[in-house]
Amino acid sequence: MDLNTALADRPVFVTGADGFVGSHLTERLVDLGADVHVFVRATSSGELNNIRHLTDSLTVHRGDLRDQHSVREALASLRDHSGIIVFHLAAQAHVGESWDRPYETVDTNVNGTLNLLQSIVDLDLDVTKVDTAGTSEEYGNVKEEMTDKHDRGEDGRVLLSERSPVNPTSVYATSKLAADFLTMNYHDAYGLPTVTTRMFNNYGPRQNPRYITGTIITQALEREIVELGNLEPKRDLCYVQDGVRGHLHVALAGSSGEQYVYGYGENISMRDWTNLILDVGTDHGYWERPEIVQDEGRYRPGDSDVEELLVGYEKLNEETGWEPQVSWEEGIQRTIDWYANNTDAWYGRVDWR
Ligand SMILES: C[C@H]1O[C@H](OP(=O)(O)OP(=O)(O)OC[C@H]2O[C@@H](n3cnc4c(=O)[nH]c(N)nc43)[C@H](O)[C@@H]2O)[C@@H](O)[C@@H](O)C1=O
Repeated sequence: MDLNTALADRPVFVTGADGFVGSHLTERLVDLGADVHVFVRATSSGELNNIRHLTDSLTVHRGDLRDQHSVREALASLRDHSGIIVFHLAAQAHVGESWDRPYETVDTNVNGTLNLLQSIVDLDLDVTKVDTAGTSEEYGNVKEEMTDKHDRGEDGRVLLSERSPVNPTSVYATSKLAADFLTMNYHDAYGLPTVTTRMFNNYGPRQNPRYITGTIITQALEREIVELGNLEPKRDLCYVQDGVRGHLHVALAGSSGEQYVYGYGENISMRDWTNLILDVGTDHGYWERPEIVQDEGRYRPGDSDVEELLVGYEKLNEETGWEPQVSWEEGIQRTIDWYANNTDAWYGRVDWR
């Protein structure tokens, strides 16, 4: 797919552009010559963190997704544009924190998505695609009575795809599933050209260190121990730039009304992921191998932590040719390098949880 010609001068609207995945997507869209409009949260300082370096190339709208007026006002500025692509990435995205701030999580992720969809309809915007970012967390744990409803790989492991049953186990996952359904409802009712994407775990530069990869790396850079919670769960971890390419492929070549899931296509226990990161950092001289200390206070409540996620991304691959390009070793090295060279972004300020 020739992303260059497809996106040159194309009006795009990105929510959550100052977040982790959003900032990488915004950077790529600017590189590709798109006409990029971003919707970011209005902070008291007015400062942007992750897209500060791009502001000259962007139209920045400040507001709050939970406030329909601010969403509508930002979108209204695109009334005269045609062929708009909307990437909806803004969310309260931390699973653990969705238990600490459940109302804010539902308000942002559910009502926020509704505000966006309803505003697009009310303004009668000329959109060619609305991509709502969902999550692998929507699959949750495989229910006993659902085992025969799942696809399996040759080794018998459950492969999660667009066909798989969902079973969200956290406020975050349920809020994202609701957002998925709302997006599909607006496709079915009003013919909005929507797609829903379910990304498996992303990691990479600029990720908030409260997620496991940053938690490991920042502790290893700052002290002699790495304190972590439950290391049994398995995750399918995809380097953020591969994730961004997935969004672009779906937005440009995916079919409206459809869902697409994607990730790395292999999973790893959080214990092995921790050891891999610590090995890569030790081998490249970033630290002397720290000790792993387990802290039960960091566990998610009850049975809510998802045990195992592994993607089957054939649909996206067959329809658009997408596949991941960055290996774990390479992605981890780039990620450690970013944290090591950008200590001002996190040093002394991380609540490792
Ligand atoms: C696709 C999905 O991906 C992410 O959700 P997540 O998988 O919950 O990500 P995480 O990095 O917070 O946890 C991964 C695993 O690691 C375990 N774990 C152990 N010890 C620590 C620890 O100290 N910190 C954290 N954060 N996790 C820990 C934790 O219990 C869990 O089993 C989000 O980006 C989300 O937005 C999203 O959509």
